[in-house]
Amino acid sequence: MNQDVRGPLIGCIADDFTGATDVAGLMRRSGMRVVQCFGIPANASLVAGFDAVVVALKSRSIAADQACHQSCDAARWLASIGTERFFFKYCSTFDSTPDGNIGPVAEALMDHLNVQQTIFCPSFPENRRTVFQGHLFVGDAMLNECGMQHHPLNPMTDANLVRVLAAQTQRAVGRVGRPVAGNDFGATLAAAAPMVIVDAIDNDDLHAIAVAVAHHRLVTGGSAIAGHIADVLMKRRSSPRVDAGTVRTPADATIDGPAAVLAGSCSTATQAQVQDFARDHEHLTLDVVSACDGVDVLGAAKRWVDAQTSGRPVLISTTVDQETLAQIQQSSTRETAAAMAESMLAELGAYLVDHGIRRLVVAGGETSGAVVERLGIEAIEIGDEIAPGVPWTYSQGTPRVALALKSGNFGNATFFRTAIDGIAGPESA
Ligand SMILES: Nc1ncnc2c1ncn2[C@@H]1O[C@H](COP(=O)(O)OP(=O)(O)O)[C@@H](O)[C@H]1O
Ligand SMILES: O=C(O)[C@@H](O)C(=O)COP(=O)(O)O
Repeated sequence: MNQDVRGPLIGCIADDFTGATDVAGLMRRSGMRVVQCFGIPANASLVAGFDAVVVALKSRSIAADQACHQSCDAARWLASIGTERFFFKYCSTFDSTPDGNIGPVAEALMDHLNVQQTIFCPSFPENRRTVFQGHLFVGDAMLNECGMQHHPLNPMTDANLVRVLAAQTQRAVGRVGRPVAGNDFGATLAAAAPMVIVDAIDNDDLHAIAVAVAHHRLVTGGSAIAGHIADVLMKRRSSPRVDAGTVRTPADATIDGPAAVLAGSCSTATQAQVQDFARDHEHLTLDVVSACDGVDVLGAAKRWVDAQTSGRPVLISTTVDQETLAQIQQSSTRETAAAMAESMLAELGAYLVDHGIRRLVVAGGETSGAVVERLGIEAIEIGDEIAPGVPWTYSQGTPRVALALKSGNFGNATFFRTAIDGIAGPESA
C-alpha cells in the first residue's frame, strides 16, 4: 500500500525525551509535520495526520531487558498505525553502559522487525559529533576525553564504537568508512557485518548514507542521519496524503506567558548556560546532598518560588561541576542522588506550571523525562528549532505549555536567553 496514504513516513523510537525532541526537530527541517509522544499514547488520534511519529522512552539507563521490551512495544504500536520504516534514536555521544542499551535494543528491534543488518550512525556534525575510523569525536576531542567520561549516569570511557558496541551485542559488529564519490555505498554496506558502525564527518557523508538506507526497515543513529533520511523520504514521496481531514499544518501556534528554566544536567554546556543566565536572573541551586539527608529542600524551594514576584524568568538548578558531582556521588550513591535531583526538579516543574508558568525550558535528558512525566503530558507537537537539536514544542491536551527540552550538551552559553527571547521578546541582557 502507498506509504503516504497510510501511516507516517517514518516512526522513531528514542531512548530519552530530549533525544526524541532532537530527532523530531531535525526531521521537521525537511518539512515533515512531526509529533512526539511520551511512551505509547492511550489516544492514537493524537498522532493522526503527522508525517513522522516519535515515541520517546526513558530507556537509556534502565535494565537492558526492560529497554528491549519497551522498544519492541513501541515498534509494535508504530506498526499498528501503519509505520513501515523505523528509526532507533540514541545519543550522538553513544551514551550507554557496558551492558547496553544501544546494542541490546538494536538487536531486539532487528529480531522483532525481521531485519538482517542495520547501521549505527551517531554522527551529528552540526553539533561537532563525528565518527572517523570507527572512533567518535566531540569537536577535536575523543569521546572519552570530551567530558563524557564523567557523565553522572553513562560515563563514556572508550571512543572506539566497534569495541563499545561489540561488548553489548551477540551479533558481529563491523565498520565502513565514509561514502566515497563514485563508489556504490549501498553495495559496501551490504557486504558488511550485521551491525555496522558508519563513519561520517560531515553532512555530505550523511546525505550519501541516507540515500543508501532511506528504504531500510530499520536504521539506528543520532538525529542528524534521521534528518537526512526525512529529506530523502519527503523528496521521494509520490503523492499527497489522502487523509485530508487529519492533515496537519506545521505547528504555528506558540504559547506565550511567564517562563522558567529548570536545569538538571551537569554537562559542560549546561554549566555554562546556568552561569550565563544566573548573571541577571533569580537563581536557586537545590542542595541534593541535604535533600538526600532528609532536609526539606523542596519545601524551601517552593517558598522561594512563592517569593518571586517580579514576573521575570527564574532558574532552578541542581547543576554542579564535575568535582562537586564526584563528591556528591561519594556521599550518596549515584542513583540516589540522581533520583533526588530529578524528583525535586519535576515537582518544582509542576509547582511552577500550577502557579502560572507557561513556557518551561528544561536542561537534561533524564531531567526532562522526569518533568514531563510529572506534568502528565502525553504528546507534543514540534515547532521551530531554538538551536540545532532543540525545538520549541507545544503540549497537546493539558496542561497547555510550551516546552524546550534540551539535551545537556546542546546549545551555546546564551541558550536559555535565546530560548526565552525566541518567544517572549526582549528578555536578554
Ligand atoms: N547535584 C547533583 N548530584 C547528583 N546527581 C545530579 C545532580 N544534578 C543532576 N544530577 C543527575 O544527573 C543526571 C543528568 O542527566 P540528564 O538530565 O540526562 O542530563 P544530560 O542531558 O546532561 O545527560 C540526572 O539523573 C540528574 O538527576
Ligand atoms: O543525540 C544527542 O546528542 C541528543 O539527542 C541526546 O540524546 C543527548 O542526551 P542527553 O544529553 O542525555 O539529553
